[in-house]
Amino acid sequence: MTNMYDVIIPAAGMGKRMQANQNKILLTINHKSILEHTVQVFQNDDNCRAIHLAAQRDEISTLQSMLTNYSKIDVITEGGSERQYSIYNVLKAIAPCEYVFVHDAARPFVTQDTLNKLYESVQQNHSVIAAVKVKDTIKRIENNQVEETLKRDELWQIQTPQAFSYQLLLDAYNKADADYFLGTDDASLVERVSKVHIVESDYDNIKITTPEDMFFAEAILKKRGL
Ligand SMILES: Nc1ccn([C@@H]2O[C@H](COP(=O)(O)OP(=O)(O)OP(=O)(O)O)[C@@H](O)[C@H]2O)c(=O)n1
Ligand SMILES: C[C@](O)(CO)[C@H](O)COP(=O)(O)O
Repeated sequence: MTNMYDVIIPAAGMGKRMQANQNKILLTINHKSILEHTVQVFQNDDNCRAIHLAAQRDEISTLQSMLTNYSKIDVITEGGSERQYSIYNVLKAIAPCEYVFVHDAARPFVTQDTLNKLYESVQQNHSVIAAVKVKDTIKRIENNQVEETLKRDELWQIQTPQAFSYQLLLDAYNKADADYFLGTDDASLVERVSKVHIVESDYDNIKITTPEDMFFAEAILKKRGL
């Protein structure tokens, strides 16, 4: 085993909030699907050994054809009904490796700089996630009323990639499975067994979720001169 990392890219969602009548990761920005933009980042990273995907069963062949030019694509596994189940299916299907990054197919703008920071940190800390400082004031609401104003300097907005030692992530996923625990990100599973570190990422690393995000995506590419 080398100390390079493998990446799991969950791409088996429905993209319901995008209202596009198809899986949003197949929508194109600048003549390339969102998924291809995402895969390209990891194809370009010398520290990434292999790229594993979760896909909807009836999209596996579409994805295989779309990604023939990306030499690092390895396992494409059928996803599950939730993001967590999709990632668990892949985690169980791949060969053991030193480090695993998990990165949403729907976040095509992650930078090499963020990947480098995560790679450096995961080798020391075993568990690290990308995050940015919250810019807005965040309040906790119940029944349409403010319960409290949270301390903004303690709040971070969590993104992917999230990077882990392979065995730690597998243990955390096995425990979540045994406990019927469902989290909205990978770190929330790992937090139940270990400390999780953060590295500061950037605000361009958006998750393309709703229709207006397609305009932000075009703007980010334009800013990058693409
Ligand atoms: N059962 C699922 C659900 C989500 N994902 C993936 O997880 C990432 C983050 O999820 P999200 O942005 O919420 O995507 P969707 O679930 O597709 O969106 P929606 O909730 O609007 O349907 C996406 O790359 C998506 O394809 C997945 O692999 N399997
Ligand atoms: C993992 C994630 O992208 C971190 O921000 C996010 O939690 C995914 O959430 P979603 O409900 O699948 O959009």
